[in-house]
Amino acid sequence: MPVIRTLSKVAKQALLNPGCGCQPITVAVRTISFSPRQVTSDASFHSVSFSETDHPKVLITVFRRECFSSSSSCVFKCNFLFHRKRFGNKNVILSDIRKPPSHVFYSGPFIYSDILDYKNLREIVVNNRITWLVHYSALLSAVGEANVSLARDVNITGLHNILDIAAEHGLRLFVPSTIGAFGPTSPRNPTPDLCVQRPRTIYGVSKVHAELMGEYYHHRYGLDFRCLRYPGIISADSQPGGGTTDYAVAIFHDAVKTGKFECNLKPDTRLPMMYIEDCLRATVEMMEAPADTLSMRTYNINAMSFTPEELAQEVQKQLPDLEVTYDIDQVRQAIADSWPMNFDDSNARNDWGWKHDYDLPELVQTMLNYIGSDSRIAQTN
Ligand SMILES: NC(=O)C1=CN([C@@H]2O[C@H](COP(=O)(O)OP(=O)(O)OC[C@H]3O[C@@H](n4cnc5c(N)ncnc54)[C@H](O)[C@@H]3O)[C@@H](O)[C@H]2O)C=CC1
Ligand SMILES: CC(=O)[C@H](N)C(=O)O
Repeated sequence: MPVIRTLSKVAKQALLNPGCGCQPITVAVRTISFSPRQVTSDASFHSVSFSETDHPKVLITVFRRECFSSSSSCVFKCNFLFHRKRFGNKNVILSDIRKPPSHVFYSGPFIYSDILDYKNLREIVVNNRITWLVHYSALLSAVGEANVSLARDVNITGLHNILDIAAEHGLRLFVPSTIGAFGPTSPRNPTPDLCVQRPRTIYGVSKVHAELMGEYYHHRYGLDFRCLRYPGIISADSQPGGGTTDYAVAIFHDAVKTGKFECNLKPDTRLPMMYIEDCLRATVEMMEAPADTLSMRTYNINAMSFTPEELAQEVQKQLPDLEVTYDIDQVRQAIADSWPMNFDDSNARNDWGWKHDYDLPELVQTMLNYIGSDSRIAQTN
């Protein structure tokens, strides 16, 4: 039977503190029986030399379509640039099934990868000596309901590939979950980390599945699985990703471009939200947190909660002429009505020091600054 060897606690601490000045050492490993999937070759591993792992080598299956926009402000906010700044350009490899614009190529490596292709994923991990895998690829809530079979493939079968590869190669694995992993029978105001989770979307079901499978692999095989449940994420460059929280991004673009916004959720629909920079920082902080500070492997994180009406009022403080109308999308509304209104993230704050920077006024100001400057640049070009 193939054997996977996990690092001792001391070794993990050294990995977690790449800048700690540790001398290159060869680390003792303990062995755990491992057979989540039949592999065609011996998946045993040699002991790890930390001279090779001063920086994690990160594979990111791309987050937010904005990374693929040609927007000039993208460089300040993109996920991959955030990670590349932190870990070094060549240490962060991006992958997606879609062709990226040139600035993605210029800033560091990009690789085509379909997460449904297990062998190809494995080859990328082996050839590039990947140590951390950040797995974002997924179909979101509204688009998932429109194509359940594809959502099941990408979000569940794809996740199985990722889990097996991470376990076989001793990777630290991050998978985002979401407020959508809760459902109408969960407490909604606030929603704690541990409570009933019976979502009514394929997206939510797939995310509960990811949380449980990741935690199972952690306990069964020693996989270093880490997961944050994100609220709706707001960023200036995002294209609609097929989510229920998309309105909170679209309002800024429409407000700047046309002065009008038609909202597809009711004015009093309250949902937890977060600015992208807080989201990316939370992710890196959780990935870097010493393992013994993590009392759980899946945490809620939050920054703010607001309704469309409250968001519109805040935008109108900057753009008083903005006209907002409502034309409700029944599918999205039903989803939103089953999701948390407020998210209790006290465990993340207590365990590894999570703290958000952006509240609603700062979010609005920042979004309007970015989108306004982008549209001024577009007009002069
Ligand atoms: N955007 C948000 O508000 C939130 C996002 N999340 C999570 O963050 C992650 C990323 O979300 P977004 O970037 O907003 O979604 P997105 O829809 O903008 O991007 C998803 C990416 O997955 C890629 N993809 C689809 N099928 C693939 C396949 N077979 N192989 C490889 N790549 C494939 C797409 O090309 C796309 O670039 C998801 O796991 C989502 O659940 C969680 C909560 C909130
Ligand atoms: C909150 C999410 O997970 C996403 N933005 C969606 O609305 O589907």
